[in-house]
Amino acid sequence: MVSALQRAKDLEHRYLHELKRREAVEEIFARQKEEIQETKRELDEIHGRHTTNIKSTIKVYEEKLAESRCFIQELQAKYDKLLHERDTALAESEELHQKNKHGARMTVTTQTSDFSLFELQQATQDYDTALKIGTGSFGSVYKGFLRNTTVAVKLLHPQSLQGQLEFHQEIVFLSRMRHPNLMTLIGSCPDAFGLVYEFLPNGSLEDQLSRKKNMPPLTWQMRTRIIGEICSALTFIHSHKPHPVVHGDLNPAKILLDINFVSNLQVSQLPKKYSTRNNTSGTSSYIDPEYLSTGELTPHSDVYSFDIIILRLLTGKSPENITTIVEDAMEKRHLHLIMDTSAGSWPFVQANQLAHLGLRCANLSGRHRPDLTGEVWGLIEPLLKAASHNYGCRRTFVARSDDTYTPPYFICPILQEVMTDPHIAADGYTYEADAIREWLDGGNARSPMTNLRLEHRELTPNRVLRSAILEGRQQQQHRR
Ligand SMILES: Nc1ncnc2c1ncn2[C@@H]1O[C@H](COP(=O)(O)OP(=O)(O)OP(=O)(O)O)[C@@H](O)[C@H]1O
Repeated sequence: MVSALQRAKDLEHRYLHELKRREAVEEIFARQKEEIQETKRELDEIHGRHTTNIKSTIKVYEEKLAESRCFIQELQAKYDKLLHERDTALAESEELHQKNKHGARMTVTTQTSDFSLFELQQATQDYDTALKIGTGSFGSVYKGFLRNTTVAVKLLHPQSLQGQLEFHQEIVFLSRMRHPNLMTLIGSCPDAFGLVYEFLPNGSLEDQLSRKKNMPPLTWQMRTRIIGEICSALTFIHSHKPHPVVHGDLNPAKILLDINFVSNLQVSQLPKKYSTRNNTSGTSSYIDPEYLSTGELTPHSDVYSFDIIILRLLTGKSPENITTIVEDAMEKRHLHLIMDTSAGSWPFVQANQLAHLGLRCANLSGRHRPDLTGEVWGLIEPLLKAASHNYGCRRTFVARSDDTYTPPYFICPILQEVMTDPHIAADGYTYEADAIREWLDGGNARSPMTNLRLEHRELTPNRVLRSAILEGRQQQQHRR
């Protein structure tokens, strides 16, 4: 019984103990539940906050995206417009190109003749070597007889050209170069890359100066005229519109002489083939040193080459160091010692002026070389007149036979004729009144004798000389 009671007590005790434990566990559980709910609330709150943030960020980005879409659409529209404009421009350019090509062909056909391959073969007797005049860098030149005209046929090496287009461009260029002192293109033969020129029977100025085939020397009057002609041709090409044409390879081999020894400058727009080394003809001496250092070809470069030609015509010397030789002679007043006497007796005034002109054109800086149209032509024009007065006559400072002796001071330095109305100018020299007036009216401010600036334009009659000339004339008439 006791033990049963005891067991019941134990059980009750255990029950109470278990109950307490359960209550404790339930309390813990309730606390944890509360904590969980608290955490859940906090999480819900955080979640709610984040969601709002994310939503507003998304909204911002959506707005930005919408803006970008608009921008992209605008860009696309602009791009489409540009594409359209480009296509239209390309189509127009192609159309223009076609028109130009057609135009160029028209120019060629309207300004020069087209010759067939057969005609060229016939004209040159099938390119007979006996008719070959010479060979240059771009091809060979033959003498020919075409449509009852003596012509020079230049056959260009196809490999020296970039095809038909370059050949056509050269013809268009040459057909525009019309001037009495430029070599005339008569026509062309595209099938043979042939250019047909007027035939120039007196060879080149180089042939003349080097006295090839024992040709008689050119007189000083002819040389003065050639200088004038080259100046005129250069002025013409330099004033070509829309862009000036620069010869770029001016030398006496490029100046051909017709039956009357009138000069014809050969021009081309094909690339120049200079050789400054191993150049036996000395053409490198004509190349502008400024061009050699800068690589820039300008009309001033032609003025430099023109200068070397002037000095060469004056002295007949080789082009190498010619400026130094002339400069030196001018300084020592020995110009007469280096003049080419085979040209006849150069009148001192002309020679002196040409030498001065040549040296100024040879200035190493292109900018300081004189201008062809104004200054150079202003000097050359009166020289031409003086040379034409003397053309064919042999009147010089030198005395002739005794009975026709004329004192040199009776002769006008400009006209090279005995004066009738001698006048003294500001330089102290006496000239024929009309000649020195014409000189001054032509815009010349320098002395024809000294090339120094004239202090004034006043002329004083030289009465003593005038009566001496009259007396001399009367004495000559008595003697006859
Ligand atoms: N129209 C012409 N009449 C007479 N001879 C000519 C004519 N054209 C050129 N010649 C001569 O034919 C030869 C060859 O001339 P071409 O023009 O082919 O070359 P180049 O001027 O001598 O040299 P490059 O072209 O190499 O500078 C030269 O002796 C030249 O004087």
